[in-house]
Amino acid sequence: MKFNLFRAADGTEGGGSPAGPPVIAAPPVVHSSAPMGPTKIAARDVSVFYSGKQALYDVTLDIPDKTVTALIGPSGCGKSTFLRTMNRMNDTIPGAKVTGRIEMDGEDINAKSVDPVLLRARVGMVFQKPNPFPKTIYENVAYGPRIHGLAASKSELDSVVEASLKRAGLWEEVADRLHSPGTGLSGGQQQRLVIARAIAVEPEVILMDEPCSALDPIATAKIEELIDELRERYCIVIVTHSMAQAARVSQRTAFFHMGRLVETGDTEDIFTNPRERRTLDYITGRFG
Ligand SMILES: Nc1ncnc2c1ncn2[C@@H]1O[C@H](COP(=O)(O)OP(=O)(O)OP(=O)(O)O)[C@@H](O)[C@H]1O
Repeated sequence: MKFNLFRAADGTEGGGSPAGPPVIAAPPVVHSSAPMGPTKIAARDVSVFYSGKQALYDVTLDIPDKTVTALIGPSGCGKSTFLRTMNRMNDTIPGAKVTGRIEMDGEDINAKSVDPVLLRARVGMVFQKPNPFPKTIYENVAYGPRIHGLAASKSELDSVVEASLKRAGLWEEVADRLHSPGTGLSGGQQQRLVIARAIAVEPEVILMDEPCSALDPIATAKIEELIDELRERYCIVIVTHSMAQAARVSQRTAFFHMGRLVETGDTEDIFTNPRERRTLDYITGRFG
């Protein structure tokens, strides 16, 4: 099965299949040429149950460092459920049970010795809807480093706030209003503020659950560019409904269907030469 779902550089549509599946994705706007890192997170036979009902079945997946991994698949297939296993957010859902093993740098994240609060600083999360605290822009970013003791003085904290906002591509837009409410920013700016807040506690992994679904195309493009820059420093996992977005921002893609991981591989391979019929049907819009 050889298909070209990417658009050609001149804007014309790429190959397509003999049967003519729609060309669905723009070329990856990946500017960063940084190589993928070693495995950061290793999931082995991970299953999740909600009040005894199984939502995720035996997922085994390696997630490399310094890489954007996209989780795609139709609604309800378990993408968010799997994402939440990586920072133990399912622990916060009454009746949820996770089995199997998830290691980060070889360490079992579900071990009793692991403090979930510290884990969630190492594995930050960005949600669909921007959720800044009802505090100033400065306080949104300073809060985490302060409670985790990452700055010894006010000037150190100022530096962390500035560096985090710069890395999130927001500094220029907010430098003169750091003490205004974070909730007064536009949706796209709020999402970058939330990313700055995650970055401020020096995470190793950033999980993103449909981070652009509430944003307009311009704000989405900015977040996608930011994701591409961030991947040089972090392991990023993004849930997206947009296959074009997965093709643009990720280097690895995992396709889920009905709670199972169907196929994973380099994004270009998944979108041009999927091994599984179900993947092909999904990426060509036959279901989902
Ligand atoms: N908190 C919860 N309590 C009970 N069932 C849940 C909960 N969260 C998810 N589920 C169920 O688990 C299954 C997988 O849901 P999940 O949200 O992980 O899928 P998804 O692929 O992320 O979907 P979507 O793309 O619509 O966000 C679904 O059947 C869903 O109804």
